[in-house]
Amino acid sequence: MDISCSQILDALQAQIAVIDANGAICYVNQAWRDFASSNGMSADYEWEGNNYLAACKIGSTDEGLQAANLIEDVISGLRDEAYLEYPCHSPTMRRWFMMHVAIIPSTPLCVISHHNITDRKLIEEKVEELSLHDPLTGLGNRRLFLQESHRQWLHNQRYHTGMSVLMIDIDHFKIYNDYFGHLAGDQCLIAVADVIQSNAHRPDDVAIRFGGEEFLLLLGQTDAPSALLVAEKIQAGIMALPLHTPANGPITVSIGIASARPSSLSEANRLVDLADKQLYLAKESGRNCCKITHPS
Ligand SMILES: Nc1nc2c(ncn2[C@@H]2O[C@H](COP(=O)(O)OP(=O)(O)OP(=O)(O)O)[C@@H](O)[C@H]2O)c(=O)[nH]1
Repeated sequence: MDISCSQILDALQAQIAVIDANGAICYVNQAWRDFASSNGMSADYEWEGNNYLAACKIGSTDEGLQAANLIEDVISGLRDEAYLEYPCHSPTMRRWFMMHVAIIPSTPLCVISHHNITDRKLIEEKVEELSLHDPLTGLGNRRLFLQESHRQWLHNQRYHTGMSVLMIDIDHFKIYNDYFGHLAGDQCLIAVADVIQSNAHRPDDVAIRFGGEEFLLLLGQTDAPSALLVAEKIQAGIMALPLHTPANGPITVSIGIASARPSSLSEANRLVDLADKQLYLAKESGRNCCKITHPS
């Protein structure tokens, strides 16, 4: 069979370039040319002779500098090969690539290939999204709460600001569920979750389904009076839902609120314990009310 190496390389999907020990391009395959022309380069652009290392360093982006460092490591023999995953979004499309760098044995040349890994990245994003959210209501789940509360706790420690947690529980939900059935119960949970979510306006506000008919609202950089205002709006919003209890009254919630600065508590989870205690007091006081604590 009489086929050349470049015929084989031109048949591959990966964009491939061969560079010399100084980073100068000696060869690019057809996929490389096609990708470049789909990004606005002329189809007959002369790639050979251009310095790829210098191109990576232009603009001093993190990915560009990382790529240049890895290529230099392979050229100098510090590594046998190197991989780098990096985003390369166009104005119309999100996409990611993986760069692979290796020395061509018995030569001073290095082969660089770029593989499109967008499908895998999108699936990873989806899996991450599913693992952090409640499938019924779409709110965040406990895992997201742990992640976010920890992140915000560190932020508040750094900037000496406070944060609040609202623990929200539907009153007599068991009676509702038993009377109207589980499916209607699910619709009620979705409607309540929507009200809570619609009151989470700021970037640091995170609405969570904590379990069953219990919800958490994490309010970053929010003091006790502001948290109480949000809680009252949620109560009013839920009472205004076009749903009613078996006794023909509005759906109500009890809310426990805890508000603190990280300097006064050891960890974010303590805020949840405190909100839980306030929720218990709200239930004890006859339900459909808020109780608040803000240790100094
Ligand atoms: N439909 C539905 N019901 C749920 C879900 N998760 C938990 N529940 C129900 O929520 C009810 C919670 O009951 P309880 O813990 O006794 O609370 P409650 O009846 O609201 O009473 P108080 O909180 O004291 O006002 C139980 O009947 C659970 O079966 C769910 O995903 N869907």
